Amino acid sequence: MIEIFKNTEEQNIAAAEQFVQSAKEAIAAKGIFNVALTGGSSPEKFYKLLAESPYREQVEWEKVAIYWGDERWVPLDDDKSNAKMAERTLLSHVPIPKEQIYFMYKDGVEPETYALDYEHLLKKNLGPEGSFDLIFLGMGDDGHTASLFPGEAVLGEEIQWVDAYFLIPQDMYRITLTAPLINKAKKIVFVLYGEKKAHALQQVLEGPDQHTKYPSQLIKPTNGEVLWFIDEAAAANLTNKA
Ligand SMILES: O=C1O[C@H](COP(=O)(O)O)[C@@H](O)[C@H](O)[C@H]1O
Repeated sequence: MIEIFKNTEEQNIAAAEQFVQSAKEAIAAKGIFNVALTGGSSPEKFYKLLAESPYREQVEWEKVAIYWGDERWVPLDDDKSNAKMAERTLLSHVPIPKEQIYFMYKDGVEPETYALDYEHLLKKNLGPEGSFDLIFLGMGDDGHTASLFPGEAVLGEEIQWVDAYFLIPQDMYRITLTAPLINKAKKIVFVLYGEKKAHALQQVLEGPDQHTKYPSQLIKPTNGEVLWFIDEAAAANLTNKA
């Protein structure tokens, strides 16, 4: 489902409300809420909002487990770290137990090794089904999502849940949940805004299958639901805005 908001304020409220609703449902059903966060710039304001009233008080934070959809392989105090952004905007402001924050980075470990470790962790915590309650995703101007970048071999992954590889154009390692794992989630919410996303978004949602060029096309939940929370600028090129 695509929801087009008049402005990013309304979009951020919808994202915060979705977090609260999914948390309540998951905690009522099984006592824990497994959520994967996105990085990049798009979710910053939504994370800040979630850390404020009235949203903050509506979440039982001691029953929340935080993961990431992807990470730039840089130390956790590096400004490029997705985790650092989430810490600054959200995690340092809510009473979430530190041991329930599963960073997608570890000092002194090779990224490929840590991808295997993270996959084992997910199998232990989520069970063999690997179904997150909620995954937030962003989308880059080029149509990438998580660290599923155009033309990369990770796009063809069918078995592994987590992969790490060197992203030559950015001169850095990336670690990412793979599309088969993301697609097992109960709910996936894309949050993106701005005119720079308009071209890729139109191709992703209305173009022919070109998932090696626009990797966000790979996100098609098996049994779950995908929501697109976008603003009018990002939606500008869409033909079907219903
Ligand atoms: O590098 C990344 O970029 C995407 C998109 O970020 P944005 O700044 O355009 O919102 C993000 O979803 C991903 O988590 C991040 O690693």
